[in-house]
Parts: sequence; C-alpha cells; structure tokens
Amino acid sequence: MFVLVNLKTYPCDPVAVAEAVRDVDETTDARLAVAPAATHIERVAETGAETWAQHVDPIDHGSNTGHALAEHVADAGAVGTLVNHSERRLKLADIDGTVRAAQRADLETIVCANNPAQIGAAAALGPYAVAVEPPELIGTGTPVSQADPDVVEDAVAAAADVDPDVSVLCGAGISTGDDVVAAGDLGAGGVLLASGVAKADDPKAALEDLVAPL
Ligand SMILES: O=C(CO)COP(=O)(O)O
Repeated sequence: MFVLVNLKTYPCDPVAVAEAVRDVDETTDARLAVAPAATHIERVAETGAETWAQHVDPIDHGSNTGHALAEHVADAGAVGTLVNHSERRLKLADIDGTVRAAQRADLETIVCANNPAQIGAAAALGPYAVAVEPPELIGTGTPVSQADPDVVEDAVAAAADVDPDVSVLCGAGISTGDDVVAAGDLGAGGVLLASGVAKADDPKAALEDLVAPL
C-alpha cells in the first residue's frame, strides 16, 4: 500500500513529519511519502523521505510569474506531484497539461477526483495513479472507506475500465491502520491523508499505527 501524507498548509513541522515518514518507511513493506508545501520541498527531500509536491502548473520554462514549474519541483527533490486536489481544482485541459508537464520532468502524478466518473476521466490522462476523495469527508475524521465504501469500489472499477495499470488511492478521513486495511479490501492501492498525521500530537506514532496491520 502507498501511504501519502499531504501536509497542506497545516502548522506542523514539515521536517519532523518527513523524518517520521522516512523512519517508519524503513519498518514496513508499505511505501510512505510526504507532500509538503512547495516552499518546504527541498528541506523535506533532504531528510531522505520520499517527497511529493502538492501541485505544479501546466507550464514550461518562460514568462510565468508566480507559477510552480515541474522541473523546479523535481530539482528541489520531489519525485511526484498531486494534481487537481479538491483544494486546488483545475480545468480538464490544465489537468492534462499538468500531467504532461510532470512527465516532462520525470515526476509521477496522482490525479485527484471527487467521484468515480471523474476518476475514469482522470485515468484516461495516463497518470501514475488517481485518488478519489469525496470533499465532504475531507478533514472530518470519518474514513471514506467506512462512510462511502461504494465510492472507493466504483472508483477502482472506473479506473480499471479505462486503464488497469493506473493505481487507485482513496482519501478523506483516513487516520488508522484499520482504515488503510479497509481501503485495500475495497481495491485501493493506497491512501492519501492529511489531518490524521499533520495534526497529530505525535505524527510518528500516527504513522506507526497506520502501517501496523500491513
Ligand atoms: O485531503 C486529504 C488528503 O489530500 C484528506 O484530508 P484528511 O486526511 O484530513 O481527511
């Protein structure tokens, strides 16, 4: 299972969380990674934790003031990027352009979507993976795998119809090892989570709990 921790702009210490991700990754067969804010990518990557961006822009080198260039993100140490997170929604053409920009810079991509229909469209763009996250469950602590298992199973089916090689993650409210196991039982290849680790008093203990049953 792939466990990707999105730090959003939560007021946690990104380096401390990254060190916990790195250390817990060494204890498990699961793949752990962390997605800090853009300005923290370099320091987080230097810890040795697998580091992802939360967003890059569908642009090339040039006159693009205030944008995040895929090559810069890769140079800073990221190996992949989220695309179209629920809190950073893009138009379809820009999702496609972002996946292309990331491929150009050798970044893996996880395209996020709200529901199975969008997951099918996202899978058609050729990302490394897609992630289904019902927005109404994000940050609630109620795991999508319990509150809406059908959305996960339907997302897995929708992606498989389009491209069986595209892995499906699920996210929203995931915070325990049981949630991760439930996600796997529904066919997900991983989970995308944030508050369960970023807002935990002890992020390392939270990560250890997440991977304990795997
Ligand atoms: O948005 C999310 C991960 O990208 C999910 O957030 P929570 O884990 O806080 O529900």
